[in-house]
Amino acid sequence: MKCKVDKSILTGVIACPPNKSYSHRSIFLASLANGKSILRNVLLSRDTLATVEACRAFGANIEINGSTVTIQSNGTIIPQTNQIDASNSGTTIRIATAIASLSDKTIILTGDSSLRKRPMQPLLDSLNALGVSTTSTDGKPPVAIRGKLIGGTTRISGSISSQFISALLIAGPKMKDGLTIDIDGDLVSKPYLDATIATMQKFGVAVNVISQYKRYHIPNQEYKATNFVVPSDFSSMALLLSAAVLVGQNMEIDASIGDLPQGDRQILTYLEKLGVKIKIADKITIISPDRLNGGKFDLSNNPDLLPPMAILALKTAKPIEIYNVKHARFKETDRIAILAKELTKVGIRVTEKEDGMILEAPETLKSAELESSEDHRLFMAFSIVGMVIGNCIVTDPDSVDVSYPTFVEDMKKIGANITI
Ligand SMILES: O=C(O)C1=C[C@@H](OP(=O)(O)O)[C@@H](O)[C@H](O)C1
Ligand SMILES: C=C(OP(=O)(O)O)C(=O)O
Repeated sequence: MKCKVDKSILTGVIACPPNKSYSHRSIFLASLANGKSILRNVLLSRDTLATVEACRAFGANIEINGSTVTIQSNGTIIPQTNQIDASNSGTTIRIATAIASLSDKTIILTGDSSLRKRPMQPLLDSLNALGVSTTSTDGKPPVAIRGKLIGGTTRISGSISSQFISALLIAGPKMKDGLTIDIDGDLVSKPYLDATIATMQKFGVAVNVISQYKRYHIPNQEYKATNFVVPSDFSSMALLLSAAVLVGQNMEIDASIGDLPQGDRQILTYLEKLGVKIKIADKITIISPDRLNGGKFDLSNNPDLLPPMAILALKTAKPIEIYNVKHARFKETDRIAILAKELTKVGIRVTEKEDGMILEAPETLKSAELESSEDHRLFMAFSIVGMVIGNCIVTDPDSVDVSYPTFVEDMKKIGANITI
């Protein structure tokens, strides 16, 4: 499927959707707790619904009413099926793989064609070292897991995805002997571990940080059922902020930020460095200069900011250099390669690097067909490019339901010219 995007000016209020990472985490943790948890303002998207189904497969009783999710569980993994389909969601398959290892039944975890290309080997090696038997195709899904994890000490590489470590942390308290995790090398996407630990604390368990981002110990403990409110999502907000910078006119973002850690909150600092003024009051508003400053941006901690940062090159006076984000190549797509190829089509001068890219201001902009390759964040970023240039085609609007199901509808309400 494709859509046509024409020049647009965005005016008025748009609501930022709930956070995807905290939605996943609270659904998993409520399913591991003994009792009834009520989760509010949950993102119900393709990815988080895959987590709901995975948790139902582990035996949790889950009811959805609007954006409220009620979860009743006795905290034990009682597999209802031997196959879990994580759809397009890396977070789901990584965390569900560690949870599946808590049972002594064989469970097969798989996903769609994009997920079947994503790395799992570091997590499988780390589970093997704890006595779990695993099989996979070249270290990628489908993976077959047979536990049962009782704990101990394991090592894991931190250079590909923090989700492997989040998965081990979350399963840790359910292990009879507790778990010690040693992280090898530099950890990517560090703030997501903070998000995992913060959510675990809300569900009543403690993680001993022996050396931050290097060594953790999780004693055997019970998760406690609780009520949890999911905050707004800074990764989605980053796309809205980029849209506001590029095509906004009195555009306002309605968000409930809360105080849980979110690495992608850094978008505020990055925009300020580019010359954008941001006001956070009842709503979030921005004042953008005619041309952005450019600058160098280390996205090691915030790989999901790559698409919204890259499209800001449309309005930059000096180059925008993005580095330290090689792990963006292991997402739903190789986001570095696709952004480089597609943004070149509209006239941006892009130098692709192994760990990022340099984007130089275009002299003239051209309409183009932009292929988002069924990657939700690329679809949203390319639609915003279309709103700047006009007369663009953007492929795969269906992908957007992975993280922001109402994106097209909400953007149209504030002036986006998108025709599906
Ligand atoms: O744990 C999470 O919720 C996520 C961690 C990050 O992945 P990596 O740790 O693989 O970089 C991020 O890109 C992803 O969208 C969500
Ligand atoms: C990479 C992403 O998510 P996941 O790893 O959960 O598929 C994302 O939402 O951009």
